[in-house]
Amino acid sequence: MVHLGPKKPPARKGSMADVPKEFLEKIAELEKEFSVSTEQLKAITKHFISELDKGLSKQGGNIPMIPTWVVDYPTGKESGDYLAIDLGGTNLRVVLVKLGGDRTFDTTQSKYKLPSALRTTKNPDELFGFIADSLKSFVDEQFPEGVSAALPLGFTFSFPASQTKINQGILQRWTKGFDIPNVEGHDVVELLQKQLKTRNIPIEVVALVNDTTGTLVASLYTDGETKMGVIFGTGVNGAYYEQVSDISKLEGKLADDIPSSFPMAINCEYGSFDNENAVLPRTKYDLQIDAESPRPNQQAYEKMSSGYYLGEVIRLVLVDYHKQGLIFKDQDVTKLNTPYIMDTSFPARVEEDPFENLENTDELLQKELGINATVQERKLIRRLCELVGLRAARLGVCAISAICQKRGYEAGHIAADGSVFKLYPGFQENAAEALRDIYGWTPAKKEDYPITIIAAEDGSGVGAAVIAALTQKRLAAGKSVGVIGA
Ligand SMILES: Nc1ncnc2c1ncn2[C@@H]1O[C@H](COP(=O)(O)OP(=O)(O)OP(=O)(O)O)[C@@H](O)[C@H]1O
Repeated sequence: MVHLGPKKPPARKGSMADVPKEFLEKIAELEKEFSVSTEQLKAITKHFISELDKGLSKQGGNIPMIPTWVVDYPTGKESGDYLAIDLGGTNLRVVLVKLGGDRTFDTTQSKYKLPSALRTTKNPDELFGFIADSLKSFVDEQFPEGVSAALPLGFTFSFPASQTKINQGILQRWTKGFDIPNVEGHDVVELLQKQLKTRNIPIEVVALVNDTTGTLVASLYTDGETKMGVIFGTGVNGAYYEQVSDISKLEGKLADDIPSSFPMAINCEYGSFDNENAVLPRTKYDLQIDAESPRPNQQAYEKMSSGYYLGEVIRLVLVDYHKQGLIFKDQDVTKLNTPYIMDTSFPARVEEDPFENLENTDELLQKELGINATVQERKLIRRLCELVGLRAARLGVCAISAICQKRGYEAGHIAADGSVFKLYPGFQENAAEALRDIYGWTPAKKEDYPITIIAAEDGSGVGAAVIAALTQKRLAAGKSVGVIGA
């Protein structure tokens, strides 16, 4: 690595002057396959709107559109100490949130890397036991004197779970490469509470929250212009407030204290958009990812736009080109042939490479894959990464435009979280530009568009805490937090 001083040099697009014709032809093919035109974005948005509506209807559709039982907008006056945990695709975060009651908050946070074997363990108690153990060490550290009453906890669970009330979540299906038996169809709150009880940990799970809903509510707590919470992380997802009268699948299931004029946050779980293969422009590599995944024909949209899969799309192209005898001649490709060896930080680092000869990429390929690539090969890889990253951003905003159009939002803030949004070079610019293409806005700085996608402040811990506070308030007033009789 060459250090150029304290300021990071800007990434360079680089010249293709020395790239051989056969590579240029491949690049042209890739550009054709991976580009998504404005017309396609509009068509995808249109189909998206009808799929969102279907998800809210009684007959249902591919997109789950899960009612969250969050039926209040936060006022910013919520206060008190709350624990929050966030089980994402990669890490477990444990947070102590002190809500100030004046739109402020303070958090103390620990992060525990989820051992990757836990994603596919055969015993669900191992996953929930790991969470309980992590909570225990956090609580012991934060409350060395012990606690006088059970600590209320908001559990952020970033997988599709159906809820007939807020402190329950029946896992519909694992996503993001998780596959643990005997959890689908079960209440994950109960599974966690059981492990807490076994260990005598004084915690009560008050609310189960999806990370997207948490992002939405946390951002609304600090910024009243927020219209949606979205995640571009291991997976993709979004949440927004729908009017109860438009959630037809809840008709007849609500107590009088949740009237039809109320808002209710909906956790869309739109990663499953277009499972029926109607509009997304899939390449043969996308089809291969799907076919070889533990869950074929599911999470179609997510497989083209989320962090879990972007590196894998790139790997499949490289494997294909190597098999065609085009790249990495006489190189040991054992590592390259390992599925999911490259996460999305790989293309991110390639795109960040500031050097004309892609020196950092060379180092990366040697270190991660044991491959010595020529400069021309590196340029091909660089272009491939740009195309896959750009496609993810462009497809990723179709969900945002669909929800904003459906709700009639002409302006506002979309609070975004996740490493892909925050760390992938150019992602934010590409996403803003795609939204501009769909709406036909005049080009401007991304901050100046009527609908802006902004980084969520911190999200999930605070959102889960605010939701736990809203829930406790409703319960204290004797109001319902689920379907009638739940
Ligand atoms: N530098 C980077 N640039 C872009 N993407 C990255 C980078 N580092 C990691 N990633 C990708 O981000 C994903 C992890 O996202 P995040 O850190 O938001 O985790 P998460 O909370 O587990 O995700 P989710 O909220 O979807 O469950 C991984 O799939 C990884 O490939």
